[in-house]
Amino acid sequence: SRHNAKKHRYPPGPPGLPLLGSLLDIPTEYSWYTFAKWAHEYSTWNYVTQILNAKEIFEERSRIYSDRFCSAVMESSRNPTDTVSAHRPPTVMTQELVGWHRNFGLMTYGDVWRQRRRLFNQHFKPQAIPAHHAKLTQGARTLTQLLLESPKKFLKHFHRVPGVTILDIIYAMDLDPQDDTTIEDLENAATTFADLADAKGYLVDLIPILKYLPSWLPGAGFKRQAAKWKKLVDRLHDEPYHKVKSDIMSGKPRPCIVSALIHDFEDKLDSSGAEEDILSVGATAYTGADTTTFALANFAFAMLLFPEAQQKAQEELDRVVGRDRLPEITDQDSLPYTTALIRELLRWRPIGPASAIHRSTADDWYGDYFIPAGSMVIGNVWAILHDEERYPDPEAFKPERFLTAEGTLDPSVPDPAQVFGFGRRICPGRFFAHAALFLYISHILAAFTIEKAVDEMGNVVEPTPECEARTFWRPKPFEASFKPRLQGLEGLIHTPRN
Ligand code: HEM
Repeated sequence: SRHNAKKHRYPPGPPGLPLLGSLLDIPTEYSWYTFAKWAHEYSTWNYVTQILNAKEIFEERSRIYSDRFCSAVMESSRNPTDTVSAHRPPTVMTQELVGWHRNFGLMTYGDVWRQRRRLFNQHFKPQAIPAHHAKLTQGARTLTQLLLESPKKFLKHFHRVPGVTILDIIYAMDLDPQDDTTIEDLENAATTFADLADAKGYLVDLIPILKYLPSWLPGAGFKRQAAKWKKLVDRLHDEPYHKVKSDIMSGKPRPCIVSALIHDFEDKLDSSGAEEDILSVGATAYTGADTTTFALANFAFAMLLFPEAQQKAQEELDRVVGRDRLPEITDQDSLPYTTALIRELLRWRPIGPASAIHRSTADDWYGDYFIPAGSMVIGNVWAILHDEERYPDPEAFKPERFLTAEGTLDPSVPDPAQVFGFGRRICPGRFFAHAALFLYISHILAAFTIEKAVDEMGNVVEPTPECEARTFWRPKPFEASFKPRLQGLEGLIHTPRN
C-alpha cells in the first residue's frame, strides 16, 4: 500500500493475493525448487537473477541488501541507516520470546552487528585459522576413535565432536564427548535455533500482540515452549562466558577466544555493551558451527550413494598419506581429489539451499523493476550450484568436475562459494569450516569405508532419500556401516603428533 503499483513496476512473480501478496505461495519445504521454477516461468528473472544478480545485488549494492529478516523491536533504534524499521516483519518467537536476538547472525545490519562481526573476525579470519589446527586435528582423532568404538552412533558423533571442539576453542571447555550431562543442554539450546528456522511459523509472528497472552491460557502453548527454550538459550550465552571470566578473576586464565576478547577490553569491559558483545560472539560461533554437523551427515549419505568417489579418495589418501599415519592439515595441498570431493559435497547438497534471508533497507531499482525497502531477498544457492551451464549433470556427485585432466584443481571451475552466502553477511566462519571439514572428512576416509548397513536378516538397508528440507539440507536419520580399513587404527589415533 505504500507504493503505487502503476508507478512502480515490481519484478514478475506469482499473482498473489491482495494484502498478503505472494506470502502463501512460498512453500514451507524445498522452497528453493519453487524459487528456481518461478525464475524460469517469469523469464526475466531467469538465469540472470540466479547468477549475475546475486553478485550485483548482494555485493555491489551491499549497503542496501545486508540486513536480516528480524525483529524491529530489539535493534532498530541502534541502526540509524534503516529507513524502514517500522515495516520490519517481526520474528517475535525466535528473537524476542526465545532470546535469539543475542545472536549477531540474526541481527539488524548496523553498528552493533558490525562491532560483533569485527570481534568474531579477529579469531576466524584466514590468518587466525592455523591457531585452531591443533584442536581441530585432535577433534578429528576423537571422532575416529568414537566411530571405531560405536559406529552405529555415527550421527551422534558427527553432532557431538564438532560441538565439543569449538566449545574448547571458544571457551577452553574440556568436555568429554561421551558425557551427555555436560553438553546436552548446550546442544539442545543450539538445536532450538535449527528447529525454529525449520518450523512452519508461529501465529505470534503474524500477530505480535499475542506475545502478551498469559502462558497458562489454552492456545498459549507457544509461550510455554518459548519459556523452556529461553532458559536454555540464556544459559548457552551466559554460563560458559562467566566461567571464563571467573577463571581469569581467580588468576587461572585458560587460553581461548573469549579470554582473549576479555583481555582485549581490559577495564572497558563494563562499558558500551562490551560484555554483551563478547557473549554474543561466543554463542554465535558455537551455533554457527552446527552446520559442520549437517555437512558430515550429508557426506556419509553421499558415500553410500557414490562408493566410487569414496574409493578414489581413499586411493589418493593411501598414495599421499600412506597407511601408517592419519592425515594432517599440511597434507591438504597434496590431496586434490579429497579437496574436490568436499567442494562437490557442498555443491551437491548445499546446507542452506535458499541461504539466509537478507532484507533491503532502502528503495532500489533493478533495471526497470522496483524493489521496495523492506523486501525479503533470497539468494537461491541451490539454483546457482545446480545450474546445468556451470555444473553439467548437476544431480550427479562428481568430484572430477573440479579437476583438470592431470588431476589438479581446475581454477576455471567455479568454487561453490555461494554455499556460504552473500555480500557483507557471507559466513565469517567459512575458513574455519573448510579446515574442519578437511580434517574430519580426510580422517574418516582414511580410517573407514562407509557402506550401506545390513539388518539382522542380512538385507541391505537402502538409505531413504528424504531430508529435512525447510531451512537446512540434512538427511533424516539413516543407517550406515563404518568398516575400519587401516591396520592398528587405534594405535595410529593415539600416536603423538610432531
Ligand atoms: C559447512 C559449514 C558452513 C556453512 C555451509 C555455513 C553457511 C552459512 C550461511 C549460508 C550463512 C548466511 C550468509 C548470508 O546471510 O548470506 C552463514 C552465516 C554465519 N555463519 Fe556460517 N556456515 C558454515 C560454518 C560456520 C562455522 C564453522 C561458523 C563458526 C565458526 C559459522 C559462523 C557463522 C556466523 C557467525 C554467521 C552470521 C554472519 C552474519 O550474519 O554476519 N559458520 N553461514
